[in-house]
Amino acid sequence: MNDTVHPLATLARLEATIAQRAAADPSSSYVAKLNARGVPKIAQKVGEEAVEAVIAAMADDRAGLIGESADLLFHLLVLLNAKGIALSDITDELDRREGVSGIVEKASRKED
Ligand SMILES: N=c1c2ncn([C@@H]3O[C@H](COP(=O)(O)OP(=O)(O)OP(=O)(O)O)[C@@H](O)[C@H]3O)c2ncn1[C@@H]1O[C@H](COP(=O)(O)O)[C@@H](O)[C@H]1O
Repeated sequence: MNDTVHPLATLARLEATIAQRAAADPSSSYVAKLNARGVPKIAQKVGEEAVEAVIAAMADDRAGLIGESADLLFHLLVLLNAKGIALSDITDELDRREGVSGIVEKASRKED
């Protein structure tokens, strides 16, 4: 790992690049090409990359899992941008959940 760069800083930089490229020329920008094809296509790519990450994990393919996870996070950021959702909206939600055990949270839902 590159110790000088926080992983979230990389994602924040990528988020800004994606926002900037969204309206670029689709012939020279993959982000613009995806946006031109619309949310259903972007969402489909997120699903495909998620499945590919799962397959790599099941095959014990470490390098594959890292690569597919990068594809997944990239396409998820493109999808979030297309839907007007910021990375900070996701981290806010994770902050809200912090310290609440998933077991406890699930049990509280069953009481509803
Ligand atoms: N991080 C990425 C990134 N990760 C993956 N990809 C692209 O995602 C695509 C996924 O490949 P696939 O084979 O699954 O998809 P495909 O066959 O091209 O598409 P389909 O026909 O399946 O729809 C490839 O073209 C990859 O190059 C990315 N493309 C761009 N970025 C970042 O986005 C920035 C802006 O990119 P442009 O918009 O292209 O300038 C770049 O500078 C990078 O920082």
